[in-house]
Amino acid sequence: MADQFLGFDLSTQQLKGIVVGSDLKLVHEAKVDFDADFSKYGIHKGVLTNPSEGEVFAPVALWLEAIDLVLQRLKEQGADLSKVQGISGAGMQHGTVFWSQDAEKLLVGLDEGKTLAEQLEGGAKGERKGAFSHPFSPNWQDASTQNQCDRFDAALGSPEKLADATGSSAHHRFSGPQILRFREKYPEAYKATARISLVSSFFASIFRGKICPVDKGDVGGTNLWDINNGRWHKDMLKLTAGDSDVSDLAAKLGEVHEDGGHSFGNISPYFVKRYGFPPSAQIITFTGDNPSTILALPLRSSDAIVSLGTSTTFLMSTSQYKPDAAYHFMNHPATSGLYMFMLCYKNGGLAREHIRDAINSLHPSAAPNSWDLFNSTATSTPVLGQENPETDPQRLGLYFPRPEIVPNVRAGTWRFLYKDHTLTPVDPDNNNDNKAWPIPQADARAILESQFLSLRLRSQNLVEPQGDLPPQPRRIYMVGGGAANSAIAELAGQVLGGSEGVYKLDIGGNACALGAAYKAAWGVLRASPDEKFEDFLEKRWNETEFVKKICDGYREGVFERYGAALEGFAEMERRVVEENGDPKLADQNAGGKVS
Ligand SMILES: Nc1ncnc2c1ncn2[C@@H]1O[C@H](COP(=O)(O)OP(=O)(O)O)[C@@H](O)[C@H]1O
Ligand SMILES: O=C(CO)[C@@H](O)[C@H](O)COP(=O)(O)O
Repeated sequence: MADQFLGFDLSTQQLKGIVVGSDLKLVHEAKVDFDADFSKYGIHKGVLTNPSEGEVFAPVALWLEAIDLVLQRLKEQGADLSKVQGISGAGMQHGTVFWSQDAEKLLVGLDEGKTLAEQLEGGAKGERKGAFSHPFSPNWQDASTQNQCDRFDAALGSPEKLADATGSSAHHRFSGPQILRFREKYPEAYKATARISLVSSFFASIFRGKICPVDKGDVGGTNLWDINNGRWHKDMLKLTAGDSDVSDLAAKLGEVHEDGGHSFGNISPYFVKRYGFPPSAQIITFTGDNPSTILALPLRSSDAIVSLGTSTTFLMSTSQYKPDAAYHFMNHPATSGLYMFMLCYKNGGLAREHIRDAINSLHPSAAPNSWDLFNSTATSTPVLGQENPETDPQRLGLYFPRPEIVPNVRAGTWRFLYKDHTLTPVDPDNNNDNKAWPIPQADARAILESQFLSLRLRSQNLVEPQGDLPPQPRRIYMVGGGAANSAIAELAGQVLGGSEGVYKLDIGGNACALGAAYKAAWGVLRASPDEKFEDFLEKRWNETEFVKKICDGYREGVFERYGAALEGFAEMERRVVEENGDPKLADQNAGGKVS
């Protein structure tokens, strides 16, 4: 195939690269697993932590090494990179990279005989100047910015007003509060910072050999973008700049590019000489991992994507802008006038793994990391743990091994029995309670129900009736690592519905990288700047080859039982937040708010 397109996904634990042809079919894919390939950085699940301050961050040098390694792996697999006409990528959202004054000079003069890390990373103890004023990028799991979030939420009068203006109320991980904290904690490094990139624009800059603008979809994850007027929000910039010069901050952030298919120009000569890319290969705007995921398929307005990565995210594309402090709206990464609706939970894959491991530990013969027992336990447990729905209480739990965002609450596990509008806490050390809620067996179904009930609670005012069926998504698309698990998909369908069913992509394992590769293809091949991404995709989309139905969604009776369970679920969240959350955030995050 002559023309090929390369898409990347730089996520929490991995860097994935995939090559597609102009027919959008997968040609090659390769990945770098940060823990397995780069244990020398002392990372765990892709990140470093400083629990005393709630900090979670990743070494930028690790990502540089990962870029060289993933390209090497693609070549080892036989990818002919000389066929690549366009490159785009997705970066995990909200992370920031702080470039030094030397960055542009170093980027433009890269020597193909050396690695990226050798040339861009600063030497230890500062004996060699590098391209970064700070060696780490704050990670989306960071929870160190409560003080800054309070100031962001107060700046326009209330969290709701901030959400109206920027698409989201203040969140720990959002780049605005993160940059404010960085400036206050490391004033010298802030002063020495020439430019600030998001992970996506950092990544584009490496490939372009020049610092590239931030993308209009990804910028919605900063709390700094005035989404209604399409410009940096001057009050939020002022707050972030504090006693430093606000125009200097604006210059550090640079411009935001409005066209998701825009080409920043040709690929850096480093990649041409070292990996054999054609000098004409175009670098198309890189975006965030979630915006990129919605580009992996022709998503209609009533479809939903459930992304089961390290985080759980729930995504919809919509023309309605209905901001709320409990969730996020961002610009659609490709189509003007559309928005991406998003819910994001910190406790996704890792929380499920904890239950999986606890169940496996009861069975010495269970293969480590196998999901078989977790799955069979979850699917053989009755709906809401009720053998008899008339007489038994509902089992409702929250499983947050890390502090959670939705709702904003400290780390912990809470289990309740709900009957007659009353929540009774389950005491794991009490024998009677253990009979009503066997731990960890009953947790397998309860954690999945809990995660999907939370999504249903918060998205219910965005979905519409489907024919004669009650309001629900038309299709649920499962993506991310957890999409490989059919028991999880089964539970997603039971709780969330889906009039046409639950689907997964059948081309390649990674929707996010695929979305990036499609965007690269669109950017290079579109007939004119007016050709919409959706039209481009529809023309090449092969429904029967590209997606696969995993199971039914809506099941009459079951869907309604989960609908009725939302009352107890919202009540449980309210109570847990009241007893364990940040009081200022309790109201805005309690589940009952969204009805
Ligand atoms: N068969 C499976 N069943 C359930 N979860 C799985 C399965 N395979 C992988 N996962 C989960 O997928 C997660 C990684 O997903 P991925 O989308 O690759 O992560 P990220 O993009 O956050 O780096 C892991 O945390 C793991 O729990
Ligand atoms: O914080 C968010 C979205 O707001 C996360 O979705 C990150 O974007 C990381 O995603 P994964 O590594 O789990 O794919």
